Amino acid sequence: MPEALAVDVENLAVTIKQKHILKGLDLRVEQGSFHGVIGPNGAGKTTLFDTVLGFRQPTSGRVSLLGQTPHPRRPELLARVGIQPQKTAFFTKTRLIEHLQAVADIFGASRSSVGTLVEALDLTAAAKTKVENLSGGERQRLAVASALVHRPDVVFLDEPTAGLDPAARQNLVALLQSADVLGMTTVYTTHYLDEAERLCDTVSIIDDGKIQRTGSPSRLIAEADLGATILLPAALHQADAIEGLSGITSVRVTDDGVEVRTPDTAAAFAALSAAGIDTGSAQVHNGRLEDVYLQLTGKDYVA
Ligand SMILES: Nc1ncnc2c1ncn2[C@@H]1O[C@H](COP(=O)(O)OP(=O)(O)OP(=O)(O)O)[C@@H](O)[C@H]1O
Repeated sequence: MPEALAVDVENLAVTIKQKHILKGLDLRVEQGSFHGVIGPNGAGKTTLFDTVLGFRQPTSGRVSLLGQTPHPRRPELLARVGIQPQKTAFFTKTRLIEHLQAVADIFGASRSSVGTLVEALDLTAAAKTKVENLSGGERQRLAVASALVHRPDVVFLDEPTAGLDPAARQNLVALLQSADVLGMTTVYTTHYLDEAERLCDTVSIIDDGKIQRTGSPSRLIAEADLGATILLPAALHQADAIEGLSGITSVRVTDDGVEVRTPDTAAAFAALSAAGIDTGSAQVHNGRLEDVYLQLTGKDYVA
């Protein structure tokens, strides 16, 4: 029978040194999906990964990874799982390409994806560099490549794009989006919420030791009922007339035009037109995942 879920966590509690880090957490990750776990620093994301991967024993609750209990660690799960932890150790004295070949060999996997990954992650120029001489960004990308090289069924990436320059980040995001990787289940953490919004099928927001919300980015945004912001570049001289119109909750004059907030875009446009406000070149901005996160956690995210 095929396993329905790649990760199934129920009522998980983890207490370390009398500190309650996870407090009855539930997480379900569908096979083949791209699942983001986002939350403030210290929320417990790494502890959750460690427990799901079997590095840490749950204090209580149930954890299932690819249909199996991951703790104590199971050799049969190793080849099916890829891991990019926040701090990665590499084999010393090996060149980048040799390192990836060695990882493939350890898992008894074909070396066929080594070249593709090196190219996709823009590591060709560094392929013959010893791992101890790689730059921070190159090491980060090698860590991701090492997690993917044996083509696991599920891959865990802990802040894979942290600390990369914009071009390297873009390349990595493109790789993660590529069809090759999409066959895998990906569970990842990030502090870049715009990236999570673009990449993830499903996002779980973790805070205070629990998952506070799970859903597709668009569903989380819709459920949060954030409303929209409308920028009216042509109405700068009409700001006073906009104040108090029905369906408009706030009015702000900016260098680019008058910015109004509304819970109902259609009603706002109807009220603006009826009052003779110039809505030419209006731009509508709907809520973002970042706004949902702020609403739920009360904390600004740090990218
Ligand atoms: N071995 C440990 N001993 C004591 N406290 C720990 C231990 N491991 C984790 N913690 C604490 O548990 C909390 C959760 O840590 P964790 O690393 O899981 O958070 P995180 O969400 O991954 O954070 P970040 O976004 O900063 O990486 C933190 O307050 C951390 O200090």
